[in-house]
Amino acid sequence: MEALAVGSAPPRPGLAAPTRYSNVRRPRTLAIAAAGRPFAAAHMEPAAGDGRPRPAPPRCTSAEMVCVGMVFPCRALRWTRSRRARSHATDPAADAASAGAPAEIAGVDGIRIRRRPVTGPPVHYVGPFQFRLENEGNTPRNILEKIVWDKDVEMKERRPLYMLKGPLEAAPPARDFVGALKASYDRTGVPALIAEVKKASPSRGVLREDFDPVQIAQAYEKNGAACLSVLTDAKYFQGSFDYLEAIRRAGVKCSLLCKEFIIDAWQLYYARSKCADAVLLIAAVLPDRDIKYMLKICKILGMAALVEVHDEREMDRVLGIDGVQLIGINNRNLETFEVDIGNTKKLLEGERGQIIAQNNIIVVGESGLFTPDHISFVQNAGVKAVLVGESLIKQEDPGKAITGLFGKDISHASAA
Ligand SMILES: O=P(O)(O)OC[C@@H](O)[C@@H](O)c1c[nH]c2ccccc12
Repeated sequence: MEALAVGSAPPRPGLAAPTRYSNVRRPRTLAIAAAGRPFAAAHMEPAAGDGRPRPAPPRCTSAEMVCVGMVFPCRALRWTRSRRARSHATDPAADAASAGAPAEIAGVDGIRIRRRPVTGPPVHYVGPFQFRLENEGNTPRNILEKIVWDKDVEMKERRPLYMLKGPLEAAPPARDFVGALKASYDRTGVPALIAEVKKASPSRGVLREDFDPVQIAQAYEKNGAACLSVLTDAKYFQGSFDYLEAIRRAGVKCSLLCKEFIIDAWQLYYARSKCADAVLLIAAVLPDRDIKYMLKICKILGMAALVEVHDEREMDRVLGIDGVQLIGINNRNLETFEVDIGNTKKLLEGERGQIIAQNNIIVVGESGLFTPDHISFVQNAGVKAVLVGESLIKQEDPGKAITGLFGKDISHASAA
């Protein structure tokens, strides 16, 4: 029988003294807390050679308590493992397992966003109580990770791939997204506009109450947008794949980017079946091998891929992948939501800019662009296209807002 010792937390006024449990049947871990004020917590490993239980590296960040079928979510201690404990770990798999985290979910292959662990939070029993312990390994660390984990769950409800055959065949042929950007840049001499059809976002909430995707798309097209980006994620952006289809079927000619969190090749086929001409591949989410594989599928389907990067490391990874024609530099940190348009400049300086020019890659400046000065700033940094949502969609007339954004009417502008 495993012993469980309940660690002593520093005394806190108004809280009961820690309860001491012993001889409890199955528990190896216990963390109980009330309203963010932990009063007793310990995480013990089975007895070592000397017969005495040794404390496990504590990694618990929060816990959920289940009592006779009821669940009480509660926050618990935030512990981080000491560097010393990390450097002493000899077997990473065993180390991760001891902390309740499957080894493979750690960020690997240069991706910062981990995949959802298949097991979910482990359940622990203490007498009549059942605890679901959330720890670093089974809790999303930031909003992007949360979105991606939810997407993974959403994927489980998808139709089998073969059922997309009919809709894929019925979809109108894909349009040339990259060609449209180039043509617009050549014609106007300013970065080609990818105008975004987005109702809401996790960082800004609802951007536009009266939201008619088709009307907005038509207004963007009329006022000089080269391409459109359509949010399809429902949970966090109130988007829909049906918007893509509705916009195309309404006769809008601009090429359409499916703005989705792509984690699985199935989504590429689905996007195409819903009339997408291009998709977004986020380097923070996808390992290089997935990007390469998805690029091949995009090519077969006739779609372009906008590969999005946030920092130098991701840029270097993507520059090492053959066949990338479009790179988006997101000025918004998707983990913290902070926007800094200087990011575009930073990532295009020096050798990186040269490689991009040599390979004829089109760079898209993404997020946080509100004024003609912002557009000039990213153009001077080297972008040939911009992706703009908020500053257009929030205006009463999103179409007319394009003229304000560029400081001129780009619908008839010529480079001369
Ligand atoms: O609304 P903004 O700040 O103009 O940003 C548009 C676009 O760049 C942003 O929506 C975006 C860029 N990359 C993404 C990835 C997922 C969802 C959204 C995005």
